[in-house]
Amino acid sequence: MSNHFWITGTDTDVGKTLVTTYFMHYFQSKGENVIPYKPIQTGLIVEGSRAYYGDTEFYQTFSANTLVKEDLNSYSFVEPASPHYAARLEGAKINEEVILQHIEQLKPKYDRVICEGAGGLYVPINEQRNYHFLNLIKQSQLPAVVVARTKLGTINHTLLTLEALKINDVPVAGIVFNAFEDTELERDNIQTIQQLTNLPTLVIPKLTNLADFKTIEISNKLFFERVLHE
Ligand SMILES: Nc1ncnc2c1ncn2[C@@H]1O[C@H](COP(=O)(O)OP(=O)(O)OP(=O)(O)O)[C@@H](O)[C@H]1O
Ligand SMILES: C[C@H](N)[C@H](N)CCCCCC(=O)O
Ligand SMILES: [Mg+2]
Repeated sequence: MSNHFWITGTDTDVGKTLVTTYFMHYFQSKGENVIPYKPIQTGLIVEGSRAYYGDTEFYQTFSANTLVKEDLNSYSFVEPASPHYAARLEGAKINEEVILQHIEQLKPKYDRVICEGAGGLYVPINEQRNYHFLNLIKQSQLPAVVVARTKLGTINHTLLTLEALKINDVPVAGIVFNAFEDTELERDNIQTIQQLTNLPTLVIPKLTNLADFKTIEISNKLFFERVLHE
């Protein structure tokens, strides 16, 4: 059982940042001192005179308290691309030990450290492309929550992601199905994955207003009874 955990996903853009922020808000509302931690972020957004990174900006926007900037992230690169590529463009090298040590420094400081991956599990981190987010998650010895789409293609992507975590002995707290639009196909996709994995699941609807994530109940308490302390 662990207080701290990873939010990984079946792909980039599946909603890991939204779900990280969702859990941050949930635990903050229970009085916990929470840090969302995005070890590697890529894709600098420039709007007029303002430049920022989407993920950590999103955390900050919805946090109940001001988050300590240095605790949010270890590496940031301008190019919206795989970390191994974005780092190479800047002549930088990502050292996984820096990230693993950062996590160890955060754990005693916060009740809850929620680490967000970049893209999916097999996104390469180092220049040789032979060290992936999956290796980092495994070495951190923290469990994972998997964020998945609900639309066509998600059965395969979700089962592959779960298989990779299982082979690497990473405990999975559950699956968050994100951006659900309540179609028959989506309901069957969710049911199929539930039947084949027997994991706790949460469903977040497609939101017109992103801030509405605050209204979504954690309906499935099992989410916190197997792997995560509540
Ligand atoms: N439930 C939802 N309803 C509506 N829009 C959503 C929902 N979840 C995520 N989005 C939007 O979809 C886009 C991708 O979501 P998000 O940034 O959370 O993905 P991600 O998995 O964190 O991507 P990355 O791999 O870049 O970290 C964002 O614009 C986000 O606002
Ligand atoms: C730029 C994007 N938003 C993420 N930060 C990085 C996604 C890397 C995906 C790599 C891949 O699977 O091809
Ligand atoms: Mg993200």
